[in-house]
This record gives sequence, C-alpha cells and structure tokens, in this order.
Amino acid sequence: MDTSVATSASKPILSVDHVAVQFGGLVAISDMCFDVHEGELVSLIGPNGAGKTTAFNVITGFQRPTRGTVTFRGTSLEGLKPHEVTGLGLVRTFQRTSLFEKISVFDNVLIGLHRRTSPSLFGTLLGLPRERRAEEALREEAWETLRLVGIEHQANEAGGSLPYGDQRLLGVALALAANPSALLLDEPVSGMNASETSRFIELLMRLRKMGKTILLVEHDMPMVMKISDRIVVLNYGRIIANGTPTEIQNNPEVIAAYLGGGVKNA
Ligand SMILES: Nc1ncnc2c1ncn2[C@@H]1O[C@H](COP(=O)(O)OP(=O)(O)OP(=O)(O)O)[C@@H](O)[C@H]1O
Repeated sequence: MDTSVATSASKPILSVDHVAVQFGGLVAISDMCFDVHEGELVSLIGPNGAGKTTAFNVITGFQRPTRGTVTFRGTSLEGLKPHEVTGLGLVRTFQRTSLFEKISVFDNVLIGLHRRTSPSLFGTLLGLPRERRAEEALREEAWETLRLVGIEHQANEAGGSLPYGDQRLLGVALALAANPSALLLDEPVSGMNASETSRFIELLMRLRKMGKTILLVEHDMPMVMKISDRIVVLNYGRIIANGTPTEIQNNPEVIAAYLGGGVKNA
C-alpha cells in the first residue's frame, strides 16, 4: 500500500519523507512518509509505543531523525532547533503549558503576541503614537484570541489558577499568538473530563473551519474519528494506514493492531 498518498490536490504544507529514528538498537520509527496539506486536520494514532511521540518530536525539532527529512513550506527542518521550527510557523502545544502562572491570562497572551511583533520598548514606554497604536492592536488581538478559545471571561485571572481544561485552552491561545501556519497538538485532551474534552473538540472544529492546518497526536479515538480529515496509523514505528476516518475504521490491519478491539473502541 502507498501510505504517502495525498488526498488533496494542493501542495503539502508539511512533508515527512522516509524518516527513521533509532535509539541504540531500537527502531522507534522506520521509513515514515506522510504529507499534511493546507487546511487539513490530520491525526496520528497508534497503540502504545507505536512511535507517535517520537514522530511528533522529529517534526517539531526536538528529536533528530536517524534518516530522512521533514519539510515545512518548502524548507527542510534538518538541523533546526525547536524555536527555529516555531519561527517557520510550525507551532506545537505542550502537555504542561509553559505559561506564567502568576500573571493574568490576558497578559500571558499579550506576552505571546509581543514575542512575535515587538513594538520598540522605548517607544512604548514613551507612549509614542505609532507604538501606542501597535500596542492597542496587540491588545485587541489578545482579546480576539481569548474569545476564539473561549476563555475571555477569565482574562483577569492568574494563568496558574485556571482549571486544567482551561489551562490547555490557554496553551492553544499561546500557540495561536505565534501566528502558526500549522498547529501541532500532542494529546491535547489527555487528563480532561468529558465536558472539557467536548469544549476542546468544539475549538478544534472552529480552527478547522477557519482553515488552520492541524496535526494531532491523540489517544481519544471517538474524538479522532469525529474531527479528522485524515488519519495516519502507526504500529511498531511503521505507517500501516493513511486514510479517512471511515477507511481507517474498516481497515483490517488497523483493527488487528488494536488487538481485535477495533479502532472504534480503542
Ligand atoms: N529517548 C528514548 N530512548 C530510548 N527509547 C525510546 C526513547 N523514546 C522513545 N523510545 C522508544 O521508542 C518507541 C516509540 O515510543 P513513542 O513514545 O514514540 O511511542 P508512542 O506511540 O508515543 O507511545 P505512547 O502512546 O505510549 O505515548 C518505544 O518503544 C519507546 O520505548
């Protein structure tokens, strides 16, 4: 089976090309090829130890591949450090959000936005008109971002005081503040309760409707089946399927990989 088949006619925004990762004698990933196209929501799934986190780390520059290349918007990520990958517009969220716990939710997002476009500090301190206008635009963007993820009513609360699910939403707000061309989410709903999960799913659906490109590593199978345009299945470091949720649910090799339980129930 050709697992690198693209489902969209557009040019891929992200290409994983013959990537392999070995840890000593252990092959964590072997010869992995897949593409993500602009505006697609692609999920990477697989049983425990299949190599999902390793793949995620390669794509975000946290792990060097033993072989192969990852290309993002025509630029090879070879040798780039994680912050350089972020600078290209490929932005990840973290399991443990790197927020400032003591400062407000709003200021957390504002700092994120400042990292991207920083009006001159002197100008801002002196209240020069151009800097003032830039600062106002950033503040408006911070509100928009908070409204988008649905935590605007907590804008004045300390980041660290938010409930777990809302901290994860703030994590997405911080990632969005970097103005990503593609967003990578590593098990975003793990540890969330049912209502937090459904809020997160609604957010992902909103982002998808807005045309954001999203790559998701996730264990929550009902969620993956509901929101993905395409699913890439890893097993023992190898891609065994790449297709729509319906194709994946009915793929015998995928069902066997999930020990007879089937992806529907995994
Ligand atoms: N730094 C490392 N050193 C040695 N082996 C590693 C390292 N990281 C991962 N592995 C091994 O590589 C394989 C793939 O692990 P990985 O964490 O990528 O899988 P996963 O699909 O994310 O699993 P899970 O769903 O349990 O998080 C596993 O056998 C794991 O033990």
